[in-house]
Amino acid sequence: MATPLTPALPRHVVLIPAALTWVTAASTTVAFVGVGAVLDAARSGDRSGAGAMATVILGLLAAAVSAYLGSHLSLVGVGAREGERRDVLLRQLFRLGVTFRTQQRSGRFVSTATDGVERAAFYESTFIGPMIASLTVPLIALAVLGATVDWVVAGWLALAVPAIPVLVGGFQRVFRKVSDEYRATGRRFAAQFLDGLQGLPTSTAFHRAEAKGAELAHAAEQLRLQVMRLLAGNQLVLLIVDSAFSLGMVTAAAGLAMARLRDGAITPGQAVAVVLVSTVLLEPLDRIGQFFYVGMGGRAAVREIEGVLSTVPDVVDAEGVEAPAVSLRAPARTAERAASDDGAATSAVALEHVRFAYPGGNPVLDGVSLTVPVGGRTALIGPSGSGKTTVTSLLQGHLRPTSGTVRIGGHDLAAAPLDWARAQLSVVAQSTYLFTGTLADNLRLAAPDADDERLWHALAEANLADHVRGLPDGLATRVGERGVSLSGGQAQRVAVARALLKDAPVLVLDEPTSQVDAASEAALVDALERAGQGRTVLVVAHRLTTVQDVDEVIVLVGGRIVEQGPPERLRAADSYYARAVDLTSNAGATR
Ligand SMILES: Nc1ncnc2c1ncn2[C@@H]1O[C@H](COP(=O)(O)OP(=O)(O)OP(=O)(O)O)[C@@H](O)[C@H]1O
Repeated sequence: MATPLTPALPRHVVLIPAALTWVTAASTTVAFVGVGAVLDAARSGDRSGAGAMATVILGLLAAAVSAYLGSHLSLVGVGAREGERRDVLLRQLFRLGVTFRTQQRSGRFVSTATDGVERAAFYESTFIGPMIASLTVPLIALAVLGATVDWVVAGWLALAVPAIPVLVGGFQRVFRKVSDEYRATGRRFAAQFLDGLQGLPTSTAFHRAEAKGAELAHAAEQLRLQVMRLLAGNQLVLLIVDSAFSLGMVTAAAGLAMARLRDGAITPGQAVAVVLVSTVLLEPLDRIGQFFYVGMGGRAAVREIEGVLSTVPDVVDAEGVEAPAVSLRAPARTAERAASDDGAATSAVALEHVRFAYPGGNPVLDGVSLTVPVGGRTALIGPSGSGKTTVTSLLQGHLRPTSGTVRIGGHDLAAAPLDWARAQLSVVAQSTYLFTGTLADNLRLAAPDADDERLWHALAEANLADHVRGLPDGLATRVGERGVSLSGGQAQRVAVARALLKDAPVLVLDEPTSQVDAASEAALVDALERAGQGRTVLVVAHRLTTVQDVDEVIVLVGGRIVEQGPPERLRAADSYYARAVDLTSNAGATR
């Protein structure tokens, strides 16, 4: 898959506001020259004053309309650009996959996708066009002045024009660092805020809520100081531009006008027009001063968005891969598993000499080989940090092995579409995320077309139907952040129901009971047992309550397989498994 491109900024987003800024400047200049003509006509009692007055009115009208259109169209552009950017960012987030979430703090991404996108859109739609125009508007104003009043005055004033881009470029360089720092602080703060919110129960439990609050307040203060620095910089720009440059420009224009008036080259009305037009030369600079906050913050936000968009996903489909035609459906559990029917695989999932290390880390898996046959039940056990969850991530295609091969249905995962691989697996993990919405919405995540009857059936299989019947709105009960809370065990049974609805041939259970209390455990274990019927099951376990009726136990320690075999055999020996079983039975007895 090709690297995603930053969506190109459509030309009209820049050109229309720029063109309208030119029209505004030209119309205002014409109106100001008209004012001079009106004054001259009034002085001499000339009848041409009416025509000049009409020019003034039309010029001002055209300037007002184009200024209004410019700001209106810019704001319309902001909305469109924001939507487009968020869309692309979200698609990129899904492409980057679940491992991106652990590498990049979610809060930073949220900050980029909300505040960052808004700033970038404002920058692109309301800043770039007028900024380009502001560098060229003085030329238009001077051309009108030269053509209608005096080329000599226009020529002298033109000498000041090159100072404008030099000033703008200089300030951009000075403020780039501070605006980058400001955006980075903003993203860090968003991450910290989300962290504080998610960890509130933990910090409250340890009486650290106030200290955490103070940390957040400190971070907010840092952010405020940085905004103040940027704003102070902004004010400096305004001050320098307004006082030094503006005063200098108007004084120079007035001096030139007086000199040319004295020479008889221009009329008194034209002299007034020269001074008025000199303010048009300044107007774009004023605009840059006002927009510096938008411009600099926006550029930093654009760089930040481009950083996310140019991140290459760890795992992508290889070019031209096709879904293999293979069935992983398990024959009845009583039948021999070595199925060799048409297209039927004998190995459901397998790892061959797999080595894996997280980026910049030590090897987590060191030459792991295992096979779960179609219809088989295998338990993967081992101490914390031994690499069990990493095995399930490799099987789901969230990670690629550093070396060795991961197979599903005998097919190398590196040469199979990720969607196909993920369709073969249902995963019940340590905890279950419930989206804000109804319970039915949460279940239909696994089977969007399932009717209510199917949902109830899955809930019954997952030992949850009775509980759901007792909820205020049954399947339509709202759950997640803005709805009723389900206990950890109930949420896990929603995950089992989802797995049943997905109906994938391979069930991966990654310590599904580890966060569930003893009271809920029996109902969950029972539901898992039913979900495993007629499927290949790989169960990852710490506590052995979920490891029942397995064909094979694999013990992983420090990323290596240290024991492997039928549970009866391992139980009889002095093994890790035997000790783990004893520990579990003792724990059960003391409950
Ligand atoms: N995203 C990650 N980045 C870097 N290291 C990681 C990452 N995820 C896990 N690890 C490391 O890899 C090792 C194996 O982790 P893994 O989660 O696979 O172990 P586990 O056996 O499932 O542990 P547990 O039983 O506690 O869930 C650990 O040392 C862990 O710190």
